[in-house]
Amino acid sequence: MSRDFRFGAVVGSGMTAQAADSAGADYLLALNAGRFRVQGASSLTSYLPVRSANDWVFEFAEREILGRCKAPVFAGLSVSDPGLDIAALVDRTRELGFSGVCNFPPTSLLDGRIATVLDREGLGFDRELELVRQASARGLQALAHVVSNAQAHAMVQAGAGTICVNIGFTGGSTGVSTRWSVESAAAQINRILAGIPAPIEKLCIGGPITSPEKALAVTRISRAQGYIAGSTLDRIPLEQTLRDVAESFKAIPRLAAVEAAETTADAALVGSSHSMQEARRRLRDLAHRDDPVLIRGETGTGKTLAARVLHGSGRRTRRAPVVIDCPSLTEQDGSALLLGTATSRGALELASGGTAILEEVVALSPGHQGQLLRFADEGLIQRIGETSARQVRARIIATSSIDPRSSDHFRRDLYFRLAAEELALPPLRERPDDIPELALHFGREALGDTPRFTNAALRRLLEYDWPGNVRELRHIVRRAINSADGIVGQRHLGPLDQNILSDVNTGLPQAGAERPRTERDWIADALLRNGFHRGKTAQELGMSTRTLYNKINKYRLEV
Ligand SMILES: Nc1ncnc2c1ncn2[C@@H]1O[C@H](COP(=O)(O)OP(=O)(O)OP(=O)(O)O)[C@@H](O)[C@H]1O
Repeated sequence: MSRDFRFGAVVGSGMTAQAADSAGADYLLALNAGRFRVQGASSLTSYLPVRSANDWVFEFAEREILGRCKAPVFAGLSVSDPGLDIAALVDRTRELGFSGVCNFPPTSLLDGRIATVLDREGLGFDRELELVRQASARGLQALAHVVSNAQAHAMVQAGAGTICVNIGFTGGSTGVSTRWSVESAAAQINRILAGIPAPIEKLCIGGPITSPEKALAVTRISRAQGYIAGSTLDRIPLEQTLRDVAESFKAIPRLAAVEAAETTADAALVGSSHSMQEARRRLRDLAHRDDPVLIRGETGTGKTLAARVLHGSGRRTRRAPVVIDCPSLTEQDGSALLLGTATSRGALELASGGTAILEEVVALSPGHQGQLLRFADEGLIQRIGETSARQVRARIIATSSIDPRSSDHFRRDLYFRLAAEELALPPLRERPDDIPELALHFGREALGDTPRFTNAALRRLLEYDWPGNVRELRHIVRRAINSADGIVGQRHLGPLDQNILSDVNTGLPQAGAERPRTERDWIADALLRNGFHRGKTAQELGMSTRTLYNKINKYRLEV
């Protein structure tokens, strides 16, 4: 059934026509209602005598549509004007290059009494029949809007090759509400199309059919073989997009809370060791795929940087990736942050069309794991407070400093979903070749110029085993550059002793210990003690990760 589905698009501008045409629409209907809609007015306006309907259709179709689209274009013609020469109108339609005509706006959709009076005066449906008769006599195709079985048969007799059951106007914020359910619309379509012979194409338009799923449902249970999209093609999706974009602007504070990605090339990953060359090669391979990727490695090995590189060299680069710090998602507001609420988008939805980077994914609570699994499996998210789910397409890149399989509370099914591809970044102590190169890189970053290290300083860096990995190296080098006068010696490196990281892990500076002089020192020391792990540091300092991020930015600690 769906293979034979016929799709027509009501178009009121060159932009809509070309979009529908390039999507493969079987026919385009140039209607004044479509033109009104792209100007923000509802389809109903097409009935108002605000301008000459036919001249207007000819004018915009000639300027923007005819000769530019592959699909046949039908002119929506109004024939209620008693002085109108229908034969001349049809001739003009053919000369302009339309493939066919349709009776639009059909008088039958007017309020019952008005339609009755127009019919009695001979200005209603009879003239629409005449339009179809004249068009088929002159070799033009005719698509007839009908609202009853009698009208459908009369139109077929007049020469219409396509019958389109019009179920009325479509709802939405500027439309009219409809009394039909999809099932009752299908029953009505069946009544109207009863006895219409096979060669005639049978379509439907309007009413409650507002999505491809509903169109498919209606065609499955009715005689209609296809659907013509009007408001469902332009007004309703446009309203939704505008709402989404506006909500995205409203979500800027949330976006600001996650770091913006600036990295677009794998050159950002410094290091010539075999393992770094291999990591860059894997990232290039993975960049143009959509599968989820799990990046593993100890804290500070560059997992988030690698995730950004992956995003930056892939095909979803137009949007900055949305980085979600999983350890900071609390049970209370984590779901709202991930999925959004009735009035605002969550992080996963904000990543739509781009990438969601889930840092330290193993920290997700079981509830949040379930939500992520649904997203990873079906691309569905259900905002908190809403009853239906939304489809969102975003690539998932997760990072983890431990093997998720070693965690009792991390779901195996989620692990297998996220680890469709896995990339392991080795700790810095296993790739000492990278240390001098990274030290120069971070020195250059801090100084704006190539720094110099004494041999003794370099040897010291090479001998240390870097529990905080590249992040720790970066911090030490930046600190050394700040205190050195041009040449970085051993003494500028400070105490590179792993004990500093493990021994002093009991909280705020201990009795007798020298108190850090400023808040900046206090935070820098805590970061150092915690191997630069932001979650643990925030916990030790008794502040939220958000506050810690802000302070890191404020003091340019730039971990
Ligand atoms: N190969 C590299 N080249 C240049 N900079 C690097 C490299 N690896 C890491 N960095 C830098 O080190 C810091 C830490 O990296 P990143 O945040 O990506 O580590 P991580 O593994 O995600 O850490 P965590 O698990 O603690 O979140 C960042 O400033 C990052 O830019």
